[in-house]
Amino acid sequence: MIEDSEVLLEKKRIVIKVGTAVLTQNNELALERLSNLVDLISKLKNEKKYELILVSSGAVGAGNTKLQLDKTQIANRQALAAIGQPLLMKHYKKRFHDYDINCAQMLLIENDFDSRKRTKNAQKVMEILLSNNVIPIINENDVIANDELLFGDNDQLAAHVAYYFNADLLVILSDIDGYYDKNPREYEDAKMQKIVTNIEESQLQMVHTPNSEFATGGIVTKLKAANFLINRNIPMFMSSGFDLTNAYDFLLNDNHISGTLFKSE
Ligand SMILES: Nc1ncnc2c1ncn2[C@@H]1O[C@H](COP(=O)(O)OP(=O)(O)O)[C@@H](O)[C@H]1O
Ligand SMILES: N[C@@H](CCC(=O)OP(=O)(O)O)C(=O)O
Repeated sequence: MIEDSEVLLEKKRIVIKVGTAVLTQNNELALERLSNLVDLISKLKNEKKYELILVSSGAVGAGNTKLQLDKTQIANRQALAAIGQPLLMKHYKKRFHDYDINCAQMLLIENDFDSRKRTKNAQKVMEILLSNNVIPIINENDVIANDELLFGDNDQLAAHVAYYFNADLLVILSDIDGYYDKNPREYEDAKMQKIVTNIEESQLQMVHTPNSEFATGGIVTKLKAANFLINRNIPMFMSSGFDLTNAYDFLLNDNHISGTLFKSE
């Protein structure tokens, strides 16, 4: 418990990542969930004075609500992302406007962080946005990120974002309320792991098992993200994006009741 609160006290700049399954439902955007997420971010900003960066998936899923294309073709998925991304932004803008908060779009790919120059450019922009109370909303630049759409994912992008933009914490809001010792959808006796300090190499090699049609990640990409951050001494908290109670407890009330905290020993 003491160790947890040390992490909680340190957090100042927080990256929140939300997955496709949370933002879509029955081929519609899940606008109530998107609204609840904006409420959480705005409260953290206004009440805790934290700096918030949102990494939002959901572009392909949002595009699919407008146009039916063969999704086995990568280019079609990219086209759906191009349709869906501005739709997502429209709703974020509208909801943040209710709090008098501006938001901004940043489309990045993991490779951008391989170039010092690109990273520096993005860092400069990030600092300007945050110091002007803007919420940056990041997604993969899907139309050019061919590999990313196939093999990559926003969990690892979010981990890179947390590291390169000097965040104190990454929060992953998922379709599951934490990390279990085995897949809870297959095993009834799966147990939630409240604190994880070490990830085995074999866990990083498991097959991807996303739980929704448009998601690319699954638990493995979350473990990879956590592993990347543990090695860089940045904690990662994972909890439900459907029910934000545990995220509120952890982030707003500094109380780790449930959800998984990945951190260095
Ligand atoms: N050990 C595990 N703990 C939690 N979830 C697991 C585990 N193993 C497999 N999963 C699966 O991973 C899913 C989360 O990944 P994903 O569907 O990609 O989420 P998101 O859309 O939030 O990124 C869970 O819903 C579950 O089906
Ligand atoms: N850039 C894609 C990301 C898809 C994705 O990674 O989804 P998820 O595994 O739910 O985070 C999109 O916005 O649809």
